[in-house]
This record gives sequence, structure tokens and C-alpha cells, in this order.
Amino acid sequence: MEQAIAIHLDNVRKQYGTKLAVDGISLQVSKGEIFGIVGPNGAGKTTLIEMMEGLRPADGGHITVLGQDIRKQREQIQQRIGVLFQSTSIPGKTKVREVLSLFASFYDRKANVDEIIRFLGLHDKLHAMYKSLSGGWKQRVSLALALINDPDIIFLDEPSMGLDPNARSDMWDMILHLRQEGRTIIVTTHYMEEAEALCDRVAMIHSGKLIAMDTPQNLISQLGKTQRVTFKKVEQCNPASLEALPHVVNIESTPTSVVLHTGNADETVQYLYQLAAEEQWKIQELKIDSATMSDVFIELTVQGGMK
Ligand SMILES: Nc1ncnc2c1ncn2[C@@H]1O[C@H](COP(=O)(O)OP(=O)(O)OP(=O)(O)O)[C@@H](O)[C@H]1O
Repeated sequence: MEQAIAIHLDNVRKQYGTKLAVDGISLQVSKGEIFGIVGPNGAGKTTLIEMMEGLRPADGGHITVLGQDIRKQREQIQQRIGVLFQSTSIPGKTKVREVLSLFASFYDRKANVDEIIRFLGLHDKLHAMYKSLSGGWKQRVSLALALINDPDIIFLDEPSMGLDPNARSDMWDMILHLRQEGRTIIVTTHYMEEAEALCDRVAMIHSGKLIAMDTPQNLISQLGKTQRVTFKKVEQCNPASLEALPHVVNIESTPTSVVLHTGNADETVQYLYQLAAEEQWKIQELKIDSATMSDVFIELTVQGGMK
């Protein structure tokens, strides 16, 4: 019987000059799960995923994919994995049908291309030039290419980057469907809500290190003790006074609103009203929400003194 582990990483490292981009990461991905790798820009997500794909060699540690060593059996592994390439790597003047045929020729193992076309709704776009497509359709073509060898594992690096909300939601549905077919999916994202909506388990990466790994629900219930207090931004409110309010761990500011991340929303709000009275401004549109994956990440990085 084949083992239930799709990917195993043991103390994996990658260094660029003096920069340690991936710093001793160990993890296992089970077959059939959607596994998220999340973290801010520059955290090391792309480096990590590309080492699993065999596109960048690790400088230390050990990676096995589908039970095979990525250093010794890279080509065999690459026949069984699918990679969502960035759209820029596809020649713009080629028609969609031709791009599909070209990519299919790279593999011994072939998927049923008509089925992929049906699944992704690409039928009407087959004779369109790749460069004429919108971002959402380009991303569907990229996904079709990732599926062209009927892969057991699919790697998706920032799959919804730059997509509008409808295209993003379609992308999520397609990813969930691929898991239902029994495939393993590795997805990197810096959108915490994407990880929360999509992933069975999530590894949080910060400065090349693994800082937490669990289901989104467990991460939120174990770590995300913070709540969010949101109110309308007014000119008179002073960020330094807000930061000094009891239990506040972080402040986010948008052009129209302020969000306080707090360990105790009730007390923070009491002091917030006092502060507003002292500084002579009015609190409007106040709202309290419970923790999300973003709060967990902030708690782990800001409170842990990592930022
Ligand atoms: N080829 C390279 N040469 C030198 N440094 C690199 C190279 N690729 C990545 N880095 C550096 O390694 C670190 C990790 O980069 P990486 O692209 O893996 O992070 P990321 O989490 O995917 O970020 P992003 O979301 O911005 O793509 C960054 O500091 C980056 O500047």
C-alpha cells in the first residue's frame, strides 16, 4: 500500500548569499488535503514551494514527494505533479488550444484534455490568443496546464493574485473540486482569508521559519484570542494614544477606518470612549468582530516580537 504522506520535508534550508530564505522547515502534507503556506511578502513561500517542485535545489535537509527523493528522482516526480505557472511564462501570441497541446507533449502521463476544457469552461476560448484573455481566463488556462498530466499533487503559488472577487471565488471552487477528485493541493497565499476558506491545514511562515501549523479552526481557537474593534477614522484621533489603550496589540488603519486588535474588546472599548471624550472626537460605526487568521498571524508575529 502506498503511504498516506504526499510530501515530507525534514529540516529544509535555502540560502541566497547571506540571506537565509528558508530556515530549517520540517513538515508533512497528507494525501488528499489542501495544504496552505501563508506568510507576508518575502517570508520564503515561493522558495519553499519551488524546492518541493524540484525547481530550486535545497541547500540542506531532505525532501520526499510521493515517497521519492526530490534530488534523486526529480524527473519521475515531475511527471506526477502539476504546477500553476505565472501567466507571464506563457507565450502571448499562441492560441489556447496550441498552448494546451504544447504542454501535453512534455509529459508521458496524459489527462483527458476535453475533460479539463469542460471543467474549466475553456471551450469558447480555445482559438483565442492567450494574450487577449482577461486575468481570470489566463488563470484558468494556467490551471488547465497544471492539470495536463493528470497530477497527483498540484502546486498553486498565489492562485488568486490579482483576480477580481468573482474570478477568485471561481478559483476557490475549482480548487475544492480538485481536492474532491482525491488530489493533494499545496497553495501559497498571503491572503489569510483565502487560507481560512480553502485549506485543511495551514503552515505559517515568517522570515523563513515555520511559526505555526494546524487547521485554520485550531489556529484561531488556540492562538487567536484577539478581537477586532473597528470604528470610523476621524482626523483628531491620535494613533499613539490608540496604541497605548489597554490590551491593544496592533492597529490597522485604512483611509476610512481604524481597526484595533485587542485581547479584551470590552475593556479596550471602555477606554476608547474615555479617550475620545478627552481628545474631543466622536466614535462612529463601532463594530467588534472575533479573531480571523489574520489576527492569529499578527498575534504570532507582533506579540512574539518577530516584527
Ligand atoms: N533568486 C533569488 N536570489 C536572491 N534572493 C532571493 C531569490 N529569491 C528569493 N529571494 C529572497 O528570499 C526571500 C524569500 O523570498 P520568496 O520569494 O521565497 O518569498 P515569498 O514569501 O514567496 O514572497 P512573495 O510573496 O513576495 O513572493 C526574500 O527576501 C527574497 O528577496
